[in-house]
Amino acid sequence: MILLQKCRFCLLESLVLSNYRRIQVEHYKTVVSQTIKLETGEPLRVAASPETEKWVRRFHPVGTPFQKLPLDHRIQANVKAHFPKVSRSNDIQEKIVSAITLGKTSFVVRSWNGSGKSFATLAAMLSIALSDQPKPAASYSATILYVVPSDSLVEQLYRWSQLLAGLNCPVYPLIRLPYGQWKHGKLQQARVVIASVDSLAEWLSSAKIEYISFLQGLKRVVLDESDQIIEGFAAPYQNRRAGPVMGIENSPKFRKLFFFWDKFYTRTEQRIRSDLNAIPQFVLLSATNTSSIANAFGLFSKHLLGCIGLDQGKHWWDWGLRMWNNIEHISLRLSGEDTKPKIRDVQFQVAKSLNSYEKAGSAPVTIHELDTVLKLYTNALLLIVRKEHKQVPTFMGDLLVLLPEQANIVEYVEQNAALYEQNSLLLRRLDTFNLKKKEERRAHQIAYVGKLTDIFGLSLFGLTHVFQLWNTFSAVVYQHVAGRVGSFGKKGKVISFFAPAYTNSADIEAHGYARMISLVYQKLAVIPKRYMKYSKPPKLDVQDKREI
Ligand SMILES: Nc1ncnc2c1ncn2[C@@H]1O[C@H](COP(=O)(O)OP(=O)(O)OP(=O)(O)O)[C@@H](O)[C@H]1O
Repeated sequence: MILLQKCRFCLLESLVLSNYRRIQVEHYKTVVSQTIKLETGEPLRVAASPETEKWVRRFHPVGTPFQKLPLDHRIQANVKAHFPKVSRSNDIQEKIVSAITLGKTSFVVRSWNGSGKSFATLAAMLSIALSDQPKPAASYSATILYVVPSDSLVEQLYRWSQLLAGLNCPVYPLIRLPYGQWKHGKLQQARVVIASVDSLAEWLSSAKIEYISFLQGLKRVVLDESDQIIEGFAAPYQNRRAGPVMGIENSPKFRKLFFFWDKFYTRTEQRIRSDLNAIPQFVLLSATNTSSIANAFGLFSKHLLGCIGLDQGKHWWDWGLRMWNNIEHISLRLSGEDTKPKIRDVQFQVAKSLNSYEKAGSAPVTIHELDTVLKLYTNALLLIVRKEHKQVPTFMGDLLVLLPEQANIVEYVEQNAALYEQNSLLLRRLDTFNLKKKEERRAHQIAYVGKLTDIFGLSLFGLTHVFQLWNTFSAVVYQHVAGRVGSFGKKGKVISFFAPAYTNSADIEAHGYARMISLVYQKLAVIPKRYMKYSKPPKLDVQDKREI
């Protein structure tokens, strides 16, 4: 019987590929789903449109080689030695490096996830730090501050810095140590401080005057994933799709961030009055920066503000995942018992815009029975990993397992580590796992587990699959999630699970979850090719065109 079913799958796949036999495929689908409760769907990839091909080309690495960019010779050599896959830059990277080297203008960068923004920015900043004069001993003042949303990203960028700058790396990663300690010896030697918003706020709020004076020596400040740091939308658009992720704005963390801004801007204002040359250059990076982020930042900044990257006007609808068409997107609807999930594809449908808009990161799905749902999702994930479902991974490296905001990661790991191990996967917490060690020890496949707030900007070496054990109807959030795989032509799959039986949402009842999911894909131009015969997108409402 199993053999027969396997034969059916092979036959099914070859049938799906041939359009002219579509009717037979439809018939076959029904038979298969009746027998083993599975259904096949068309894999969703980014569909091509001639109008935006020219934009896509700007992100291919065919520009000036890194060794010929205006970078310190140590950086040039180390890119070659330690990043063998990074040889030529792309258009965006070239522009970032020049703008940072010139240092005259603050600028906002908006280009697709995985297009090398952080890499180019870090290389340029380190280059400046390496060629700076030696700094006075015992000073807390660094010249470059690189702020990111999470400690895991600090760790990744620190690891890159060590490789790029080599011995005497001038970077201090501002991560909290146990018992609230800070390693100040090293900080005093650092020219570049890489910090997560939380650590920075906590460090500053320990209120030692010398820490605050740290802000005064800054010449350059990078806000990576800037739309997660700056609140871009004022009323009445605050519920649109950019802005800090769910929950943060009500938490003490967010208020701490304002503590930083207060201190920083008060001092900047003072300096602006006394010395115009002392205004630091700000670099705002994000795949989802919008004009409103630039506007919000413009309220603070007295600097000229430039823009590098995608234009949000004409090409707004293709700004999402158009860059690489090598990521496959799969939505699976789950039902049944938690240990024996039934899995079905959510079929794509052209959806008209909804009237309600979700804030970035908010999931209109309230999960009542979180434990049951997580078991259901986890078992479905393992079914796929074990190749017992048709979404069989033909390639599989490491996995990223994204948990809902309400879940407890420590408990999840405790309860499920053994189960993952039975399936040859090491389950590791993203927020505490040492990425460096992981890169060196590649004996096992790793399933990183984290929440949305841990994953922005992360580039995990060897990651091929993202499993979303939660729901989002925000296109911006989905884009950042999917952007963890597929950079520079690598293959990737993003698998999202939905369990309608455990959800409670008026929106879902009114609009249907399949349509809501389709709308997210559609916003990012992730749709089956057959819907893209025309070079224009399906028509959406007027409001939608203003901001995604
Ligand atoms: N020119 C290049 N050629 C090939 N690979 C590159 C190039 N530049 C960067 N990379 C690699 O691409 C990956 C993604 O880079 P990076 O994290 O800088 O992208 P990003 O645009 O900042 O992404 P995100 O928006 O998700 O933060 C990294 O692993 C990096 O080493």
